[in-house]
Amino acid sequence: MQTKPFRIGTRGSPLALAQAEETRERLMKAHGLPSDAFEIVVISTKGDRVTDRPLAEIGGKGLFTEEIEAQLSDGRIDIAVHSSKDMPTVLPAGLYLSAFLPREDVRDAFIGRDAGAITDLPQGATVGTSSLRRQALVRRLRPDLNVVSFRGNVQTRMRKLQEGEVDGTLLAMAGLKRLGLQDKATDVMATDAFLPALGQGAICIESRADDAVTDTMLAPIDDEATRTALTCERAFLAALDGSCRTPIAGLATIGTSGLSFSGMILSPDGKTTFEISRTGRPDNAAELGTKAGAAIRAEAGPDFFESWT
Ligand SMILES: NCc1[nH]cc(CCC(=O)O)c1CC(=O)O
Repeated sequence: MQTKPFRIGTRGSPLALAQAEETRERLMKAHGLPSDAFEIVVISTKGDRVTDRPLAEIGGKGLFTEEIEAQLSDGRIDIAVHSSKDMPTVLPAGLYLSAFLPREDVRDAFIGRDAGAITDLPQGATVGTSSLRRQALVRRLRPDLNVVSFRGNVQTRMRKLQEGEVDGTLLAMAGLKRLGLQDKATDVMATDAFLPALGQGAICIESRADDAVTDTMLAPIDDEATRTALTCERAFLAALDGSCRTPIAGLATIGTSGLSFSGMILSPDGKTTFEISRTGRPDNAAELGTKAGAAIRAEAGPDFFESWT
């Protein structure tokens, strides 16, 4: 009989809390445990506190994870629940990604006020998004649009949209679905025209590498297909150094023909793009991602990465 509750660390945003709840529910079901066998511990991060500047400007990856990882390393929490998309490729010593939950919708959603889709926006309309990838992809599709920085939680963005600050914005379908807000999407972007962020839609769980008890706890909720896809995507990102100023997109899927990966890097104005597609065996996921990253890096050449950093 477990006396101390199993502590699940998370950020306090509505999306992060929904992800922590989903993790708790999967663990309850897998182990036949009651809700109070788990405690959700809310931890504030720098990314949560600094809301007035674009993320890439504050310092990119790690913004949403550092404080949580400190508590995990200290043993104040047993696991940390994250959006894979926000996870750096290099983790602090002693921590690792121990489980991946079944992936949600990987696509981006467009939320328009008058026009329902990007293609229907009038000439020069304003699209708000702070993601460098979404900015570049929008400009690639519609060079005439005015793309502006736009942060805040879903509710704040909806208000700004209604008030006319922007004509449209983009959010991950996965986040909208987890918040029960999928009806807000006026268009869902196909992945070939609008390649998602690496890790988009996948919840990952981080824990201590020497914590065998937690490994046993997590084993039944780990999803093999998501783990394989994320292994490939994270290897691709790592091969590109995870430069947070370069718009990067990519998606790995598993089907009857094995593992398929598509990756893309873009100039911020969307005018220059390099794309790569590879297929391989799922048990070679890491190698596939690494090689795709090296190949696209070689094709783009070093000047490509230096030109706007
Ligand atoms: N960077 C914030 C972030 N991290 C994960 C998601 C969405 C959920 C997911 O992709 O798993 C979001 C919001 C968004 O991009 O709309």
